[in-house]
This record gives sequence, C-alpha cells and structure tokens, in this order.
Amino acid sequence: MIRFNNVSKAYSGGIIALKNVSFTLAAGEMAFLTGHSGAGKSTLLKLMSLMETSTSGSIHINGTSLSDVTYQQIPYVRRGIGMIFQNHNLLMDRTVFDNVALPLIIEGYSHKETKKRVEAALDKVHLGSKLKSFPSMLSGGEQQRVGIARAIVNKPPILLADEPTGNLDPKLSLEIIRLFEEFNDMGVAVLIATHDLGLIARLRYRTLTLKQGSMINDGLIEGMQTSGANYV
Ligand SMILES: Nc1ncnc2c1ncn2[C@@H]1O[C@H](COP(=O)(O)OP(=O)(O)OP(=O)(O)O)[C@@H](O)[C@H]1O
Repeated sequence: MIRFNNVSKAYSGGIIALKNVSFTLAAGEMAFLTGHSGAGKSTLLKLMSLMETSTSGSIHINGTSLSDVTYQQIPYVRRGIGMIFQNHNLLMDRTVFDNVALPLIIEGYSHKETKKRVEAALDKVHLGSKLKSFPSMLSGGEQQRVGIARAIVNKPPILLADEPTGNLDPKLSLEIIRLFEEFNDMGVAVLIATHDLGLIARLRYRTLTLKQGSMINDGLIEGMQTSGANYV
C-alpha cells in the first residue's frame, strides 16, 4: 500500500529533510507519524502525494512506483490518496456541499452521482444537516470534518493527515481521530502526522518517529509521557 525503501530528500539549498527512511504501511493499517518541528513529517507526506520528489530511494503507493509516474499520471496517483490538512484548506466562499463536491467535479462526475456521494460523505462525518452552510458558519471541529469528507468523497484507499487536530481541543481532537478509526475499520489505510504526544499515548497505535530526517522508532511507544516533548 505505502512502501518507502531507503528514501532521502534534499531540498535545494542543501537541507536534508529525510535520510534513508524505510517503512511499510499495509492496506487497512493505521499509524501515527511524529517528531519535532522540522523532523521531516510534512516532507514525507508531500513525497507520497507527489508534491515533492525524492532525491534517492524508492516509494510505492498502491502498487505504483512513484519514480515511474509521468507528469500526466500524477492526478491518477493522487486519486488514491485523501489528504487532510491542519487548516483544512476549505474555500470560504463556497458551501459545505460545494467544498466536498470539488474533487468529483474535477473528475467529471455527473450531478446526480456527485450529489449522492457528497451526501454520503457528509453523513459519514456527521454533518448531513450542514450541506448549505458556509465554512465560516461552522466550528473548528466541524470545518475539519468537512475537510475529511472532501478527502474521502472519492473513496481513496489511503488517508494522509498533516496535523489534523492541531487547532482543536483534546475532546474535539479525539472525535476527529475516532472518525479516522471508522474509515480505518472500513479498510482505509490511515497515516496521521501529529505533534500531539498525549493523543499518541492514549490511543496506542503504531508510531513512526522522525528525528532530523531519520526514522528513529517504528512501533508502539512504551511509557511515553503525556505532556511535554519526549521524542527521544
Ligand atoms: N520547500 C523547502 N525548501 C527548503 N527546505 C525545506 C522545504 N520544506 C521543508 N524544508 C526543510 O526541511 C526540513 C523538514 O521540514 P518538514 O516541513 O518536513 O518538517 P516537519 O516535521 O513537518 O515540521 P513541522 O512539524 O514544523 O511542520 C526542515 O529543516 C525544513 O526547514
């Protein structure tokens, strides 16, 4: 599903953001990705969604080697990945329905099919009654759920989330993670980049830890403090 083999990434200017990173995330698996600010978490997610390219090593996503992907094929690879961002990147002048419909409109779905899928996606994130609302009329947690509905509306087998709970209090953060668990229960692979060590300690999922671009831990983190930095 996701396979990194000895992947390194150097940005122009010489910063080495990832060093020989290897891991596999199987179909239907759920894991956290953590590490200090600047450790390379966003870079790792950007490589998977082809927003950046690796300097060396190989990456396979849903069976496709990213080094073989042509510019024209990038949208097909991205179709297999739902992306969720901390600031949710919603269009504030469009309704909730329009925001969630966007990926389907881009792909040329019929109006009827779009309506069916958008309504189903919003039901899954418990926002079925907010179709006509504008994002500014929603709470932070609800806005994040619209972002999640948009990410899952075309049923990708992989969900990648970059600090999805960054702006939310602990209760709302847990609600968002519970939603990810529901998608994971349906067979979707989920990778969540987060600084939130409290969340990681409570939920006890496999955790990939980056430190200055290197993967220093892969597995359950035992005896972790639930406050303060403790990335080893
Ligand atoms: N476009 C870029 N050009 C040059 N350097 C970059 C670029 N993007 C990231 N970097 C550098 O690469 C390193 C890893 O950054 P990255 O954003 O992946 O870390 P992160 O773990 O996601 O950090 P944060 O938690 O603060 O978002 C950092 O040193 C950063 O400054």
